Amino acid sequence: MLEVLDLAKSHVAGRPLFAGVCLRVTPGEVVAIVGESGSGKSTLLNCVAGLEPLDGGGLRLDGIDLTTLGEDEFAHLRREKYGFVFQAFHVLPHLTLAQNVALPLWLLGQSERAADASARTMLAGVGLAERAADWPRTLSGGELQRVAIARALVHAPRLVLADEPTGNLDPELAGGVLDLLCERVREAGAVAVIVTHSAQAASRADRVLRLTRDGLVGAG
Ligand SMILES: Nc1ncnc2c1ncn2[C@@H]1O[C@H](COP(=O)(O)OP(=O)(O)OP(=O)(O)O)[C@@H](O)[C@H]1O
Repeated sequence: MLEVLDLAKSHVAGRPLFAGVCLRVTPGEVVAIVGESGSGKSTLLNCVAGLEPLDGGGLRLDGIDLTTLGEDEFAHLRREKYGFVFQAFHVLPHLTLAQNVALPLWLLGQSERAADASARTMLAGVGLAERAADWPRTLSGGELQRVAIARALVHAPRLVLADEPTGNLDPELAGGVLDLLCERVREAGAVAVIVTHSAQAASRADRVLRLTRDGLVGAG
């Protein structure tokens, strides 16, 4: 379970981007966050990921108080418990698809053989079993998004953070990719927070919240 309590953040001292952000996401739940461009949605995800300092507020994941963790402890927890579908963490061009998906497991110290087996199972789950040995440059945009999702989920994270996970995909492909992401999160009893501009993406979530300067409010 993810619990965010009264989170506040400003990039420039004295100019709060948002304050009073409260959010509780229970196991198996997918929450979408929408809001105007520049309202701070990506910043909020970065704060939850421990990639940006908070001005104030509480953060707990499965009962662990994240605000008390040192940088190294948070980095370790992030590797183990977080899955990211961020543009900045895109599929790496110099690794095969299986290697890309195995990467989070290598970082957690799994043997190459065990990681490869899990990566292939995940690739099969996203319909790319035959492509495991291929290079990313030979895949379509939709296929690459599916690889990114396989990689985000391969280590069974407790929390999946996705920032515009279907970015430039056409609506049909985007729908398939999102269904896959939501299905896997629900099956695993994990939680997901998806930031998106897309009404279609938001409609897949169990709840849609809008980020305002004063916190998260229900959005339709
Ligand atoms: N590291 C930073 N330093 C200073 N300002 C920043 C930094 N990162 C983001 N900002 C500013 O904070 C505001 C919120 O940015 P953020 O990317 O979180 O918004 P967003 O809601 O995700 O926007 P969009 O929907 O356009 O992607 C913007 O005005 C942005 O310019």
